[in-house]
Amino acid sequence: MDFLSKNFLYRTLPFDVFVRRAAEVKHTEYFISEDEKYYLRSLGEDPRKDIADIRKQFPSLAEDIQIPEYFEKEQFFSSVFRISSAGLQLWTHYDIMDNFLIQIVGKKRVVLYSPRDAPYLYLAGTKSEVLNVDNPDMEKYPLFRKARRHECSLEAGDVLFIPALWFHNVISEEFGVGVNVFWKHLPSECYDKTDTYGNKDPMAASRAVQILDRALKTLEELPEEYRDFYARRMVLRIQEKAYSTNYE
Ligand SMILES: O=C(O)CCC(=O)C(=O)O
Ligand SMILES: [Fe+2]
Repeated sequence: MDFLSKNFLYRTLPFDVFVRRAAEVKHTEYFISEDEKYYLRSLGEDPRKDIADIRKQFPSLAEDIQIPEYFEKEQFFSSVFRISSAGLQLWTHYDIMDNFLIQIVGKKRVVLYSPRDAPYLYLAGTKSEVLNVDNPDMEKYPLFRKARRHECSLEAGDVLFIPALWFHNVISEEFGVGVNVFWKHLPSECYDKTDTYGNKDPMAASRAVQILDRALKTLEELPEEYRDFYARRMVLRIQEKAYSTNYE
C-alpha cells in the first residue's frame, strides 16, 4: 500500500467474503483487478470515538487469544484484528505505544528501524516516504542507506515486541491473520484522548512541535544572516538541553 499515490480503496464486505478473498490469490469477483490484495485493520464500534478491541468486536474469538501479561490491566489500550492477503506490504510507520504483534496464521516479514534513524527515513507525519525498503530510490532518498535495518520473520504462534516509536514495515508473505496489542507505558494523561489508533503523538510532543513552529515563524522577522545565526544557536540549545545522553 502506497500512501503517497493512495493506491488503495476502503470497501465494505461481509466478513466471510472478505476472508475468502483475502485468502485467494486470483479473484473471480473483485473491485479493481483479479489480483487485488485485501487488508483488514479492525476498528471500534464508532471508529471516531471507540478503540479497537477484538474481545468486544469479535467476542466469539476472544477466547482464542491470550494477551501476554506483561503490563497492568489499566495500561491496556487496544487489541487490533489484522488480516492480510499474501504479498501485501504496509508502509513503514511508528506507533506511540508499546506493542505486541501476535501472528496467528501465515508468515510475515517485519523490518524495523530504531527511532534514532528517523533523520534517514524521510518522514511524513508518522509514516516514511520510503515505501520500497528493499530497493529504495537512492537518488530521491540518499540518506536512507544510513538507516540500520533490523529484520525478523514471524510465523504462526510468534509474538513480536515492537517498542513505541520503533519504525516497522510489514510484508505478509502468506495470507495472514494476526492481532496486535497496544498498551500505554507512559502515565495515561500523557496520551491524546482523541487518539483511537495509537499513533497520535503524546500531548506534550504535539505542544512542543506547535511552539517550535511559532518560534520558526518568529525567526522569519529577521534578515537571513541573523535568522541563520539564531536558528543554529537554537539547534545547539535543543541538543544541549533535550537530547538524551542515555543512548548507546
Ligand atoms: O502486521 C500488520 O499488518 C501491521 C502491524 C502493525 O503495524 C502494528 O502492529 O503496529
Ligand atoms: Fe504499526
